[in-house]
Amino acid sequence: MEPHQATARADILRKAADLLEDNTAILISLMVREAGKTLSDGIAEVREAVDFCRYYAMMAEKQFGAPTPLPGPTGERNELMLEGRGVFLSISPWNFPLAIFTGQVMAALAAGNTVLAKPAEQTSLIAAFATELFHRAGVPADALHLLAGDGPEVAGPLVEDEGIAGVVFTGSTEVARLINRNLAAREGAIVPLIAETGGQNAMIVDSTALPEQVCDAVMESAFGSAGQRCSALRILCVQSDVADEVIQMIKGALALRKLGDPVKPETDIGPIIDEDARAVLQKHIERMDKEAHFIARAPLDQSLQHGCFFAPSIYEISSLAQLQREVFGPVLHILRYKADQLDQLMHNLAATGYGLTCGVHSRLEGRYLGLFEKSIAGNVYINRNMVGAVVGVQPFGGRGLSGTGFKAGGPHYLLRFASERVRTINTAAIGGNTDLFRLIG
Ligand SMILES: NC(=O)c1ccc[n+]([C@@H]2O[C@H](COP(=O)([O-])OP(=O)(O)OC[C@H]3O[C@@H](n4cnc5c(N)ncnc54)[C@H](O)[C@@H]3O)[C@@H](O)[C@H]2O)c1
Ligand SMILES: N[C@@H](CCC=O)C(=O)O
Repeated sequence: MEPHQATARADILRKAADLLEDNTAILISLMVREAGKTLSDGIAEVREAVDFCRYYAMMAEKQFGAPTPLPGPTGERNELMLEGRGVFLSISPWNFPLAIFTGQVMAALAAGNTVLAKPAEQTSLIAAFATELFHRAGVPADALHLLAGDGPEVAGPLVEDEGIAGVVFTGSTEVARLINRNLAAREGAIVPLIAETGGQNAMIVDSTALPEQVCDAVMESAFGSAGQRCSALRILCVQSDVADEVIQMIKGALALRKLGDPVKPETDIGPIIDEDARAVLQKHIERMDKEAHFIARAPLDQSLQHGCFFAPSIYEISSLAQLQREVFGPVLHILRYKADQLDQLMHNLAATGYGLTCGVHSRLEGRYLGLFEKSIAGNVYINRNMVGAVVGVQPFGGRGLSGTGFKAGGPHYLLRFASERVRTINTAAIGGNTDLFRLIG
């Protein structure tokens, strides 16, 4: 790989970042209309997409720009180099229709691959406009193709195609497993699957935590983006000594949240993605109504009856076993624990197999560092909210059932899209090691 190629690719990524910024208003408007994003979520998402482009541009130059010299005997030159693998299939979800789509595509391109991009069917317009911007930025037409359409129909056959040299997927754990099985069943080369999947994310609150800080963090983590973030808080585990006080505060805060049209600046929580999602959430709360203790539900205004809205809800459960899978929406489950049950709780959380995000609220340094060790989550947030990872600052991704790694927006991500080569040259055959001349004088 010649250095100028990585630099040329990086320049295109930077140009794409500029074009995304120049088109911020259109992108936000598309996200509001097609994905139901609030304005503030839309702004944050354009920012993240831009960050991905600039970060991967920087990493491409650093990691792919020039061969790494390796040690060896004099008269021999050894170099390690990284290059693309071929055609990457990118399969992305609807909940971050711009940022995750852009992150996957740009990482694959930055590493020297070509890309077939299959966005979520719910958010194809955003992907189409982003792709148009990437082509305008200089990505060659034959290096990036957009394939809009249904997952099993459009991406399914491609996964099975031996021409695909790697798959980068973000979405549910179930679909990731299916893709993994189909890749394994193929003849030909064994190729990488980079999968970022779902979570069963908990926040642990002990009796030393600041209740106001907990309350803000819970509101942002459980109900921000209508709970439709893989990182969102699903299970709030509160030490029983402070549980009543914390629950009371959270109930009060939920009552003040404004559900509504995402185009309005005053809206805190917008709609959920579609009727299928609403049906799944409705079924879940019907079960919770029978099996758990109802705590609160945000008021759903009459004017929202015709949109795809779902009233954020809180239930108290008595056991983790009551939650068998990720519930992808604005439903918070609260679980009380006694101080001497904390180790068992952490063990039970780890036993779910999901390792995406975890929140910890405690003013005891020994406690929060200990909980970091016991958690299996890929991203642990202490005394703050647990959503909104920033590119290059909190590289993001899960472990176990929550993802393969390496983390998106982190320094190792591009390596998963690359293949490595070593070049060994017997320099003695062409007159010896000229580097030795540098030692003279
Ligand atoms: N870990 C992360 O970084 C992360 C980020 C965002 C979303 N998620 C997860 O994504 C899920 C929500 O997104 P979703 O509903 O779009 O997920 P999903 O798994 O239903 O769909 C994701 C993508 O896979 C495609 N797809 C569906 N079936 C397929 C098949 N058989 N073969 C190939 N492709 C197929 C879809 O068309 C879509 O593009 C949640 O579980 C959430 O936790 C994870
Ligand atoms: N990276 C996002 C979550 C992506 C998944 O939905 C966050 O950190 O909140």
